[in-house]
Amino acid sequence: MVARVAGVFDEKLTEAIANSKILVVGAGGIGCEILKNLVLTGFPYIEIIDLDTIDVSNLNRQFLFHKEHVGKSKAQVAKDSALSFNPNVTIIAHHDSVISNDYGVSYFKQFNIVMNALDNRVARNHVNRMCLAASIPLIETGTAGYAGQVELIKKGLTQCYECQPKAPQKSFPGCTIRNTPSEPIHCIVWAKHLFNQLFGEEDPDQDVSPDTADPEAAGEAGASALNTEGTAAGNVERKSTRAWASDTNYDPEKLFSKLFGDDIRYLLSMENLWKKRRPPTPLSWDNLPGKDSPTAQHSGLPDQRVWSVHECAQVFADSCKALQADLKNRPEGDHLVWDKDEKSAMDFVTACANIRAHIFNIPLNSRFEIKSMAGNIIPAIATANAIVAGLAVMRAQSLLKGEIETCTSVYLRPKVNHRGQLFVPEKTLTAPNPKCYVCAPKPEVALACNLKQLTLKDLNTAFKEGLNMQAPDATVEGKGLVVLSSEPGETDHNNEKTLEEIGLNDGCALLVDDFLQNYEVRVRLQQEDEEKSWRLVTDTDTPMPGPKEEATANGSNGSDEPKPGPSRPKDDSDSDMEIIEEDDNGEPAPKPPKRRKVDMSDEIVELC
Ligand SMILES: Nc1ncnc2c1ncn2[C@@H]1O[C@H](COP(=O)(O)OP(=O)(O)OP(=O)(O)O)[C@@H](O)[C@H]1O
Ligand SMILES: [Zn+2]
Repeated sequence: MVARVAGVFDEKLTEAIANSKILVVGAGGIGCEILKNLVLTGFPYIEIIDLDTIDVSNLNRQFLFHKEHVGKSKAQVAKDSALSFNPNVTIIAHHDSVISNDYGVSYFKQFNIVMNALDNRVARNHVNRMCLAASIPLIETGTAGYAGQVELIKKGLTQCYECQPKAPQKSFPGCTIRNTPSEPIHCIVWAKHLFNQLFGEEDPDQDVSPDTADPEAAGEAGASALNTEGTAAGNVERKSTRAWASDTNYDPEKLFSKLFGDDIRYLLSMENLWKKRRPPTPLSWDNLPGKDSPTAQHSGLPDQRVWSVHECAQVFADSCKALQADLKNRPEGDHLVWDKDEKSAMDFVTACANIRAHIFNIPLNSRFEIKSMAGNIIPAIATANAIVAGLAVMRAQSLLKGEIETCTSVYLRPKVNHRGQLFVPEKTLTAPNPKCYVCAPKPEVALACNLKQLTLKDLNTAFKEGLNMQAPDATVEGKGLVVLSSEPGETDHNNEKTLEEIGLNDGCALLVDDFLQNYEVRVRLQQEDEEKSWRLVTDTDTPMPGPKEEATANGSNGSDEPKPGPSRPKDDSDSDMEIIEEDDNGEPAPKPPKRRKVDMSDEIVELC
């Protein structure tokens, strides 16, 4: 291996490598490349953590995996394949989430360097905090298509992963999705919401029925249509879509007639909407376009040609039945999670999105194109992963040599800049943000909420979703009174009480900590009568996203976040690297850097 070949590295580095212990988090596109580089360089001790199993779609770029490995643990197979290049390495594989109690601060402390090769914000935030708590250098990596980035995070010396507020994620107004779609993506989002309404986790913000509260339709919304009462929120009061579908035994024809016939006629009755738009055309099951052009006459791969509306209806019927059967086989109360790689789930969304697109005179797309839009896929480029992994391991070598000041962030550009650079390094390390609510010496943040309405349960959610804590505990500053405990049962009896009812007032400060992350933050409560839920406000006055603005990540299917455990929802924020933009001279922008979030999490719908 390279480190053992005399003269390749100087003595100091050779020795440092020989004594090093490295943790790699994630064995996906970048993780496989990093592991290969470490093993071939001669790093003697590596641990690798990944919660996922190998999917067919990984094989084109995650070269440590082959066809026969599909369904097996990524971490374990990555280890076995890497050992075949160099059996003299100790590799410990963990098929697990890094967000598990098993990997506490003392676990992190045993490593010289941690290398992140993750694909979602929650896991990145968590490793960021663990490395800050353990004071271990973290090399953070990411790619998005042809672009990429490697950055060093070291407590007190550089910015941490959470030093800059993250941009809110892509969103579409709810009324566009429900009433007036004009682009294929609007129909795809609607179809994914329909999937959740029928088979997944029901979310009131993902209603697929006509929205009578649409300001554009104001005054006479649906007045001349079905004589149905509207709720205060403007939604048509009916039985839940799931309950209704279940009553019909998921009869595809009945579902079709309601979704693509009755609901469209209802929309047509909201006349204001169509004064300046082409009105939609309701469909009838017995008379669908494309019925007379047999499938056999079409050529090309089924995924890459656009299905006729008639074919879409057939696929709709078949996938509905398959998904209903899948749901039936699960325990009472369980639900399906939309996954672009699950055949029936993807077929269902393709068919529904295209049928709706036809109704609204929007171009139809192939299953392949819809998959890429529905999964928020920016194609992963194997070369970009390999370059970023190479840069990351070079940074690891510099760290081991003690040349930390040379470990500046490096950006891989999709094309060369006017200086002919493809790799643009920062000139210096980026200093921490003194107001960062994670890595500042005394982290602080304000929580804007209506204390008269926010319950203790909501507060717990705010700490988990807003502050990315796993198991928050909160006490009143100065009084030591326990408001929220992560020990089951200790404060649960107060869950439904409002913050006011448990004696918390405007300006009151809570000390909130997460034992696993070894992280404590002072949270000042800020009364806002208008606030419907909660919103974090940092000291820099940059509003932090509240629950409606930011994806409850990787979560992407409503919940993009990977959950601890050996499997995770697939449709999550597939990658969420950040790219620091250059200034006009092709230099990295002056500090603090402007950050553009490249986020592929699931869309969030804003209600209009
Ligand atoms: N909490 C976590 N703990 C451990 N590993 C994680 C965690 N969250 C994500 N990962 C892993 O990080 C890796 C990221 O790799 P990559 O970005 O190539 O994603 P992928 O899932 O392999 O590919 P794709 O999303 O394109 O299908 C994945 O293997 C994923 O399982
Ligand atoms: Zn920070």
